[in-house]
Amino acid sequence: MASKRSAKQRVSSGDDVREEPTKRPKLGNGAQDPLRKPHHFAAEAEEHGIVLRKFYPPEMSNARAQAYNNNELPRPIKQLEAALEETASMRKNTKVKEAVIHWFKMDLRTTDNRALWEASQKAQEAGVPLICMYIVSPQDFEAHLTSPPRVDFMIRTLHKLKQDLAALNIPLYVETVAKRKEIPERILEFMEEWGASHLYANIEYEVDELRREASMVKLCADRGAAMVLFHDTCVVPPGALHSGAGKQYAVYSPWYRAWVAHVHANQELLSLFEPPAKNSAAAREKVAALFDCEIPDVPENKQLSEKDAKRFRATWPAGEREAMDRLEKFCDEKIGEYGKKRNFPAEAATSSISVHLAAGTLSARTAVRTARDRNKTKKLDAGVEGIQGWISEVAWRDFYKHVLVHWPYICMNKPFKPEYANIEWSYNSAHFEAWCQGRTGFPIVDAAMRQIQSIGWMHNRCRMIVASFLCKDLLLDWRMGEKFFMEHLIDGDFASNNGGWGFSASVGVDPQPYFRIFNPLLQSEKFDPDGEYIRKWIPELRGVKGKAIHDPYNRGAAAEAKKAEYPKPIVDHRESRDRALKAYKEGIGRDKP
Ligand SMILES: Cc1cc2nc3c(=O)[nH]c(=O)nc-3n(C[C@H](O)[C@H](O)[C@H](O)COP(=O)(O)OP(=O)(O)OC[C@H]3O[C@@H](n4cnc5c(N)ncnc54)[C@H](O)[C@@H]3O)c2cc1C
Repeated sequence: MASKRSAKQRVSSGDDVREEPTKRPKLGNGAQDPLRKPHHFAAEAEEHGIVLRKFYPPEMSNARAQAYNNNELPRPIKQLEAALEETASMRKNTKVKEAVIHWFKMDLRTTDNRALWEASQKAQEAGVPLICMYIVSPQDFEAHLTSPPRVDFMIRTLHKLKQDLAALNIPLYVETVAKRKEIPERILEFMEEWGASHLYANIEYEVDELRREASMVKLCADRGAAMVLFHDTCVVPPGALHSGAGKQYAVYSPWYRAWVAHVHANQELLSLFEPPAKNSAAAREKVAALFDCEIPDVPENKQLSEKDAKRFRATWPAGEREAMDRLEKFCDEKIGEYGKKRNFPAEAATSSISVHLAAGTLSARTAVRTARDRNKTKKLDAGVEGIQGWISEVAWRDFYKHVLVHWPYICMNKPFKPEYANIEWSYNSAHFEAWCQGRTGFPIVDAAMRQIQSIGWMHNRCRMIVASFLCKDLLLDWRMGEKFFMEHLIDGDFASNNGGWGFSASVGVDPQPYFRIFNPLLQSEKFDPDGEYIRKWIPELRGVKGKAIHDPYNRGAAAEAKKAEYPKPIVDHRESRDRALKAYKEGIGRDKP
């Protein structure tokens, strides 16, 4: 095995991200291919930083989005499936050489990790070492808006993972690759250096990743190697569920019934995978140099200040053991009351395992299986109500990933319902800034925005309230809010975030109808009746007594609020509601391709 390379962590090509050519693709006029003509409002999306032109083309037309729906353009999952099919017999006949590799992505755990377990089996059968690797890609973090606390969480997790794997004689090699487009070639270089003919990984469902993997499957095959991929991130793999008419569900309730029935009929979907088997001492010797690899620091473009890092580390300890502890504790102490309390942000009645599901320190399968095993029945939709309810929430995560795979243009800045791209949004920067800073004068909105700024997480009810406020009360482009969330959430997950924004902005799959507009004051009174959550996150309002906390300027606490320099409401809800209804109605009716 050619493993003599220095195992010290290196940065490929020594290139700096800033050297990436900054030339942008031109806004084409679509003269040759009408489907390439950008959307009418593409310039706005570019100007307000919604479409990152450093990495992506201008916002596509609604007609192009429709072309995916009409099967005129191939979905990325189909491209991957075609690549796998094309190379199937070659991959099957590839002989194991000197090692098997598992490529960690958003599956940073040893337990119940399908591809890792399969890679381990392959290595054991052939009597060769299993090598694990992870690529740090600052450009992917930038293109995917990965938040600094999330990157920090992943790097902290890698340290733990390295130790856990080392105890099994398995090395974890981590390298920073400056240019994202060089990742496939760099991985092929590893394979050659380590004498590995097999590369195992779990599938990620975002468009960039599916397309990259489709080309990597072929690239590996061209070099006589096999890339072996598994569905792992969802309990039920995307594409497995169809309505009676054979179509992908676009409504949650029937989809959920089908999801439950599918799991009941395929109980193995809840069988958990063991951690990988130990490499033999001899195998460890063969790859000894790789154990010296150092885990890189958080890349420059995603670093936290020392103060922030300390806070995030205290709030969100990393690693799979922590994930399991959190899950077990929730199931022991809170799951029974989940249905009654989950909507009240002051209660801390939810599991807060989203950070672990996003990083893959916990699998959705383990989450559902653990909750199910606390129930009196093996049925997911029977028994203790709290357990049923919680499992159905975890299922929402699967639902949104299924949606992403079938409607890939939602990953390209288009709404699920293309005609909603014709709404004329406001781009009022003072309003957006007030929303981001938690200074809108609506206490429940401001408390929630301060929560996300402080701990990188926000209660689900509050996510809905602030999202509705942004796109309906302020009529700001929902994609600015979606982006802000990704840039700040420690549990940022494209599919769930896009799904949540699509729901609240009424532009997504199974959404809140556009004419149902949350009244922030009523939401505040209903879900934070004592103002406990507001007082926790808005210290300057702590002295405001009673119901005035929900609206201090209009409920007799104006002097106090003013003295505390808490802002007055930046909009009148009734007026902005009317404005939103008009803008939505006009936008949907507008005929723009
Ligand atoms: C505007 C908006 C943006 C959102 N962005 C994200 C995001 O980036 N990442 C993310 O994981 N979730 C997101 N959600 C969904 C939800 O708010 C969080 O998953 C949940 O608050 C996480 O807290 P928890 O782990 O305590 O949830 P629990 O209530 O304990 O639920 C358990 C798990 O079920 C899943 N889940 C629960 N509710 C939802 C939901 N509505 N949609 C999808 N999955 C759900 C999550 O994986 C969650 O961890 C968003 C929701 C909205 C309305």
